[in-house]
Amino acid sequence: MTNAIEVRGLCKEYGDFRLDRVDLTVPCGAIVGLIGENGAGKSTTLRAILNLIRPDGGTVKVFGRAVSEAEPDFKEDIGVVLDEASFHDPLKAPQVGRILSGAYRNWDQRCFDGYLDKFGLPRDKKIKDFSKGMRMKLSIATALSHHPRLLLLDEPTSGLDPVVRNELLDEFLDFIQDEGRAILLSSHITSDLEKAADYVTYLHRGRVAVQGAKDELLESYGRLACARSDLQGVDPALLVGARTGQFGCEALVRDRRAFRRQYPALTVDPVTLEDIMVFTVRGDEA
Ligand SMILES: Nc1ncnc2c1ncn2[C@@H]1O[C@H](COP(=O)(O)OP(=O)(O)OP(=O)(O)O)[C@@H](O)[C@H]1O
Repeated sequence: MTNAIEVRGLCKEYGDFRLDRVDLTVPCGAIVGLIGENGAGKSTTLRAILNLIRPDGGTVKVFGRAVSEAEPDFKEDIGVVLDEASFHDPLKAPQVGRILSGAYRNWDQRCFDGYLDKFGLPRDKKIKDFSKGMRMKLSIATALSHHPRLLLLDEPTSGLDPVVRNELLDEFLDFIQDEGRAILLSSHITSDLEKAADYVTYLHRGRVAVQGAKDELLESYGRLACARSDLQGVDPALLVGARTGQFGCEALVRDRRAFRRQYPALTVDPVTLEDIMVFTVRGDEA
């Protein structure tokens, strides 16, 4: 299988922040979700992939080519939505299309018009009067309308209502029906990734804390809730982020099946990606 993105040992230091030996693979035909708390290094990773920053160490390849050596036009292949991306406020959507038609060799005006219709975006309204969801839809319409093979999306669903979010997630799922395409998207909304992502990388304080196929992660991790006396009998090496409260204890279990074999009397429930994030942060703070 070809990889759309291969990041190996990526390092970048900004004062007291360090992106530390990040490995990340985005296979063709897949959606990879990048999750992590504020300041974990998600945008820094995306910027390194776009060759917008110079890493202190490591390599980044897009479709097999090192981005540091790629021609500037390698971005023709990439549809980008960055969180700070904004359009010039006095413009209207058709004017944005005309400007971008000069910027991309593969710009497809019919495709762009199709997305304006599909997303219900007005042609006669200035962008300054667009809602947040409308701006994001316009951003995604422009990213898709030069026929990229790879979408790099920084927080594409943040601040949007569930209906719009689902509409966009469906669009992303449609996009990767073509096996030659791939999506890397960062998000705080773990439920969106549960719906759309095939693989998940969880960055915590600049490092990869958890990584894998989403279904395998959700299958393997578990959530233990038990009495304080029960927790005392459990091997701490099997647990992440154990916390004792007034009414009992809870912890993340890395290998649900192995845990059940060892402690059949204890109940381990399925987890969400959010559980994995929250307990991992707790475990790190303990
Ligand atoms: N150009 C820069 N100069 C100095 N520090 C920077 C720069 N870019 C990022 N940082 C720092 O690097 C760290 C990681 O930032 P980054 O934007 O990658 O995090 P993030 O995971 O995308 O966070 P968020 O979810 O809040 O967008 C932060 O501490 C940030 O202040």
